[in-house]
Order: sequence, then C-alpha cells, then structure tokens
Amino acid sequence: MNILNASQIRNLDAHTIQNEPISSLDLMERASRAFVRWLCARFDNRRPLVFFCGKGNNGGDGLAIARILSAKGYGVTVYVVDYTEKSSDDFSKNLQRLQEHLTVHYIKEEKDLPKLTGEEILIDALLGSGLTRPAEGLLAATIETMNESPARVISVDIASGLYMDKVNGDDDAIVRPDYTVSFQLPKLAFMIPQNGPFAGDWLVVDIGLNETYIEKTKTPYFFTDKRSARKLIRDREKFSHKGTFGHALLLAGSFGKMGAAQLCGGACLRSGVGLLTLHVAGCGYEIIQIALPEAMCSVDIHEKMLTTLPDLNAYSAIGVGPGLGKEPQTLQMLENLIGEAKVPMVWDADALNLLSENPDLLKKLPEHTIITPHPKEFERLAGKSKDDYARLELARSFAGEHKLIVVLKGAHTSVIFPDGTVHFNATGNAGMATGGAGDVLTGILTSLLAQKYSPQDAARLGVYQHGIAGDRAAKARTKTAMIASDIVENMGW
Ligand SMILES: NC(=O)C1=CN([C@@H]2O[C@H](COP(=O)(O)OP(=O)(O)OC[C@H]3O[C@@H](n4cnc5c(N)ncnc54)[C@H](OP(=O)(O)O)[C@@H]3O)[C@@H](O)[C@H]2O)[C@@H](O)CC1
Ligand SMILES: Nc1ncnc2c1ncn2[C@@H]1O[C@H](COP(=O)(O)OP(=O)(O)O)[C@@H](O)[C@H]1O
Ligand SMILES: [K+]
Repeated sequence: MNILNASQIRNLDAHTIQNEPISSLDLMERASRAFVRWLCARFDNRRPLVFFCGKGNNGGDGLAIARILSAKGYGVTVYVVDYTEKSSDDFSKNLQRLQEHLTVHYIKEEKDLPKLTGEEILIDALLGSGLTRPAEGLLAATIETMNESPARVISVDIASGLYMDKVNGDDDAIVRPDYTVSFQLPKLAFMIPQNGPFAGDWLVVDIGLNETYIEKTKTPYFFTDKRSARKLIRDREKFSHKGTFGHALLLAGSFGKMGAAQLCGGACLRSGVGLLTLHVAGCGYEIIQIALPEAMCSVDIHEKMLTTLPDLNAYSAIGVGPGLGKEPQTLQMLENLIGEAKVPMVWDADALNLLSENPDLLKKLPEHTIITPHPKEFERLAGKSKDDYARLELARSFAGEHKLIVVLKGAHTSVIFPDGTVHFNATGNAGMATGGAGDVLTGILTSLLAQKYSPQDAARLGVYQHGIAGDRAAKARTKTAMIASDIVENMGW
C-alpha cells in the first residue's frame, strides 16, 4: 500500500471529488460514517462523548461525526475552538446541520475550556492533514486540556498538531491520543518511532478514495500489510522436494550465546527451508543436535567461537551474526566469508558490529546483502542522527551508497532498498522487544533467501511473517510473558 504525503493526499481528495464524482460535503459525510462505524463497534453509548473541533475540514468531520452519533443515541457535547475568523465551507455547512439538533459551545478564550471528569471519551477534531505550523494559543491550550485529562482520546485522521510527513519541534503542542482513526491511508508520521505517543493505536478506515490514483502516485514509502505480503508468498508446489527449497547455512553462536544459534536455526527451519546446516563452535555441537534434530551441524575447530568457514559450495544462502561475539578470529572468518560467498546473505548482530569497527570490510559486502540492524547497531554503522526522520533518510542513503537491503528494526520495521524505497511493516508488537527476537528474524530471512526469494521480497515477507508470529505469541502468552522462542513456536502462515 502506498503512503502519500500531505499534498499528494490533497490531490487524491480533489481527484476523487472530480472523477467519482462526489461532492466534498458527501466525501466528508462518508469519512465521518466510516469513523462512526469503528467507534460504535468499540464503544457503546454509555460514556459521554466530548468533541473538540477546529474550523477546517478536520473540524467539519468532527461536527458530522457528532451529528451521526447523536442520532444513534450517544451523549454528545461539541466545542468549537474559535481561534480564527476563517472556516472551511464544509465546516460551515456541517455546523449549520448540527445546530438544527444541538447547541454548539464556543471556546473563545481559555476560561471557556470545559472541566473534564475523565469519564468522557474525547474526540480530537481540531487540526488534521492541513496543519501548516505548530498549534499555538487557544489551540495549544485545548490540546493541553485533552492531554491532561485521564479520559480516552480518539483523534480524527491524525493527532492535532502532528505533521503528517515531517518532523515536529520538541515543544510543539500535539494531542496524545489513545487511538487515531485515519482516513484511507496510513500516514508517514505513524511509522516514525518518536511519534509513538502521538499516534496511539492507529488504524485506517476505507473512505473510498480513488484506488487507481493511489496506486499511480509516485512515492518512496510503502506499507506492507496483509494484502501486499500475500502477493509475495509462493505456494509449495505439489511435486516439490526438499531440494526445491534450498540449503541454508547459519553461522551463529559462541560460548554462552548458543541460544542465539538455536533460535535462529529454529526459525529458519520453520520458514520452509529444505535443509539447514548450522556451523557452530565446538561447545555448541551437542546443544544444537539436541535442540534442533532437523538441522545438520558443522563444527568449528575452535571450542568457544567461530574461526573458520565450512566449504560454502553446498549452500544456497548464508545467515551470519547472532551470538557470534567479536573476537579477532571471528573477524577473520567474516573477511573470508566476504571473499568466498557467492550466494545471497543476511548479516546481523555481532557481524554488523564487526563491520562498524572495520569500515573497509563494509565496503566489500556484496551488493544486495540484507543487513538487519536495530537502531543502536545502525548508529554504529552509519553514525548518529538528530531525529528519527533524519535516521530514516540516513538509512536510505546508506542503502543506496552500499547497495544493501537495510532492515531497520523496531516497531514498523523499515525495509529499505538501494533505490531508496522504504517498506514499513504492519505486524509485530512491543512483546517482541525481548532478547533473541532479532535472531529469529535472521533465521527467517536466511530461509527465504535459500528458497530463492529475491532479497527485496525475502526482507519484506520475512519481516511481515516474523511480526505475525510475534502477534500470535502475544495473543497466546501476553506481550509481557512472551519470549523469543514463543515467536518460533507461533510461526506458520
Ligand atoms: N484527505 C481526505 O481524503 C479527506 C479529508 N478530510 C478531512 O479534512 C482534513 C484536512 O482538512 P483541511 O485541509 O481543511 O485542514 P485542517 O487540518 O482541518 O486545518 C484547517 C486549516 O487550519 C489552518 N492551520 C494549519 N495549521 C494551523 C495551526 N497550527 N494553527 C492554526 N491554524 C492552522 C490551515 O489554514 P491556513 O491558516 O494555513 O490558511 C488549514 O487549512 C483531514 O485531516 C480530514 O480530517 C475528510 O473530511 C474527507 C476526506
Ligand atoms: N515495539 C516493537 N514493536 C514491534 N516489533 C518490535 C518491537 N521491539 C522490537 N521488535 C522487533 O523484535 C526484534 C528485536 O530484534 P533485536 O533488537 O535485534 O533483538 P535481539 O538482538 O535480542 O535478537 C526486531 O525484529 C524488532 O523489529
Ligand atoms: K485531528
């Protein structure tokens, strides 16, 4: 799914209005009804709803939503923040419609702000995608009132005060919603880690904007949701055999960190690979043979760490890094690996840390290798960034400069191609912020590469499937209790 910027969304809006055709007022009504459907499915009419509306189209949505919910028997109080003389046409028309049924309150100065009990549900319809500058004065005071209340807050389209596609100032007034119900498309702002508190649990509701226009609009940003992930997956053909699905090699684990090899290997096996060999330090031989009877084991000459490579000719893909340690002999093995590998690879964890310490090696990494840094590992590789938008830009130029597939891990992991395209992932949850979850991902990606998925498809699909397994694990065990091996146990799609 494409992620569009603010001006592209405005054009999309105009295109839909002109070509469907539909009036802008009816489009607002359709958006409002989509919001109402979501709200009614989630909240019954026992709790009072308090609306805070601006005077643009976001405020217009708020007024329309209030009218529809009031007709459905919800208790509705509406405040319009009177911060400007100007108002949009559709705001004015909806104000007129609403006033036929309900008294609207105006906030003209701060003392007009209501006292909230915390029992209400607050609907934030102050500012939407039309934000051009930070919210100040009366708008900022209203935002503060909402944020200070213990009541639940639901933002219409996007939290008021949050830019859709660029960084906010540290002191900007921005609503901190529990939920954002966004129209048609996810917004770039929702993907950015530092915006977590300003997105809340966000979701997208369909308002029938022109799909062909969305598909045709050029953007570097995409969202890998269920529909786009499904397009990547290949069926297992009836007459296939284990040779069809490749032979993966994992170079992982060291003394005290053999669990990383086990998690990585387990995930690789459960992602459809034909055969798996783990190359491990001597101390890992029994552990791996017992823990993963389906895998073969190749044993290093060193008892505690990896120092040498097995013959690489048998393998169709290689994953390296989890639990590796950073000893000089291991670095030597990585240098040899870069010289000898002729198949697609995934580099993770300590393999990346060793690359950061040896930039010459980084330059030699084969094109289209997948690297899977978490933010700290990425900082070691590419340097510091002043904010999370800047880090995304740095990752795009890093992927381009080194011709790598960069999988920048976190919530909404971004998969970045050398051409600068970014695919944000839809799945996963904070229960995955636990040791070993990244090792599981490396196993999945190596398996998909061994099965001859292109590095681009393997990265997008693998990250998606990893998140699905994490979501299932959270359902089974809760986000708090789940551990990385639960992700492996819950794989399969
Ligand atoms: N996209 C879609 O498909 C659909 C969108 N819909 C809805 O429309 C919403 C966008 O509405 P919108 O364009 O009228 O802008 P909105 O956010 O209400 O702001 C209003 C005006 O405020 C101003 N302003 C900006 N920043 C400011 C600030 N800090 N402090 C004070 N003023 C500020 C600025 O005007 P300016 O003063 O810059 O001339 C701006 O134009 C969208 O989020 C969604 O809810 C649906 O109804 C239908 C389908
Ligand atoms: N809050 C979160 N939401 C979704 N996924 C997350 C979150 N935190 C971590 N993850 C995922 O869990 C994995 C953690 O990887 P990593 O930090 O390398 O852990 P480890 O090194 O312990 O294996 C990544 O794939 C990341 O995307
Ligand atoms: K809003």
